Amino acid sequence: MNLHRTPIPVSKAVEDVLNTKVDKRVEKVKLEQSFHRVLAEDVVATHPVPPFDKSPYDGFAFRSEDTRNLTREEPGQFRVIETVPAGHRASRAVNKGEAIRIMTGAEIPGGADCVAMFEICQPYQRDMEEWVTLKRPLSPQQNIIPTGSETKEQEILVKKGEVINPGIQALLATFGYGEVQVYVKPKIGVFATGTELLDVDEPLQPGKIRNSNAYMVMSQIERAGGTGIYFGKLEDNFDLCYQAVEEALDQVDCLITTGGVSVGDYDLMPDIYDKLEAEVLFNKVAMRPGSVTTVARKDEKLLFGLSGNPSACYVGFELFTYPIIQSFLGRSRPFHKRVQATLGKDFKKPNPFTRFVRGFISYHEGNVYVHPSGIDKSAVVSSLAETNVLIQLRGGTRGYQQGDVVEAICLEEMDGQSHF
Ligand SMILES: Nc1nc2c(c(=O)[nH]1)N[C@H]1C(S)=C(S)[C@@H](COP(=O)(O)OP(=O)(O)OC[C@H]3O[C@@H](n4cnc5c(N)ncnc54)[C@H](O)[C@@H]3O)O[C@H]1N2
Ligand code: MOO
Repeated sequence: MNLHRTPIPVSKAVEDVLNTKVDKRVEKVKLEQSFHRVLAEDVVATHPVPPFDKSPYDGFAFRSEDTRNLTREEPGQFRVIETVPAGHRASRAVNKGEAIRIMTGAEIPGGADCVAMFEICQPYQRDMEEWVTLKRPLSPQQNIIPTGSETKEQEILVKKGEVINPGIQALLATFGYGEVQVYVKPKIGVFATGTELLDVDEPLQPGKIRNSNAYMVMSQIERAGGTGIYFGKLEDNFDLCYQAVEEALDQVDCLITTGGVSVGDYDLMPDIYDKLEAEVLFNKVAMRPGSVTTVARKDEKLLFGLSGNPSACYVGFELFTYPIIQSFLGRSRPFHKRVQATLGKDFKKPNPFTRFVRGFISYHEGNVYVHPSGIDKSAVVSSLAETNVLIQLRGGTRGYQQGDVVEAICLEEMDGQSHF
């Protein structure tokens, strides 16, 4: 075992990972199953919106020229010839002295060029016929939403590469995309390694701990938009591990292992990469936690050797695995959003290397704050529960103080604890 490893900067490590060719595949899914998937086609307006001149109000449609001189003192009396609910078309055009009762969303009848809301009209019955009084003039096009005023036909409304949100779903539905082309979620295999690991339903035993990384990483994969395939936990046995990793690699786009990447006697991953003849991109990153994070590549498939320590494993995933999942998903910018924020409490530790402190975000009086959560140790799992940002502290700095401006990586979009 070569104990000497050369650390590389985080930015170089990310670059190395992203230099891998990714096989972006597309598939069609039903619109109702497309939420949170990534568009692999532009959303194009297949017709103008609205597709017809329509009424924004419940009211009466008139010819504006008939209303030109109306006043409170000299109102106009109009014969109501028909009622048009939304979804229906008037059977007749409005002629001089006539009006049509119209509902919100209904097509403007021929002849009419303006609408007055019910609130300013006085309908009445005369000789078994419906009439309406109007006491003010209306201008041409008043209260009409013209055809194509929102969107022109053939307009590109959303570019491929965007994550489908509720608004995009509404657009897709508007334009008749019953099925939508999205990028296939990459399959990310997961192994947890370590003889000390127990399954979640096993009672605690001396020297053993329950396997928490597998659940954590599977959720991180899902949150990132990938499909996690859990292959189980592996004991620290070289032949067993090698065989399992080699077989799993065939079934996935990338493979994550947790644990066994450091320099301990039972840290088997370096020898497994060796035997696989995988190219090790890096095995030491100038950062805390997760300095042992190792990434190797075998036939354009990436093997992420994440640390066994839960916090280090978590950070390693978000920095290195997350962006490659985004690349598979056709995202143009494969990184998490970053915000500038004010540190909500002191962080006293010195930072010889870039540090990613698990924390959470809050907002108060227009300011964004980030707060380190729980114990800042790579072996800790408890600080992860409330984590939704990674606070990035520069290497070569001493402690940071409450009030310092820092950069934070947002792990959950728009999530936060409101302190109003
Ligand atoms: N001599 C040195 N020792 C260590 C170094 C070093 O540079 N020289 N680096 C330390 C750092 S930093 C880290 S981080 C750890 C990384 O170790 P490994 O990634 O090889 O992980 P393991 O040794 O297998 O496990 C570490 C720790 O995590 C627990 N673990 C493992 N898997 C799970 C799981 N699925 N769920 C929950 N917890 C897990 C494991 O029991 C260990 O306690 O190495 C340092 N040592
Ligand atoms: O890789 Mo370790 O997480 O720096 O403690």
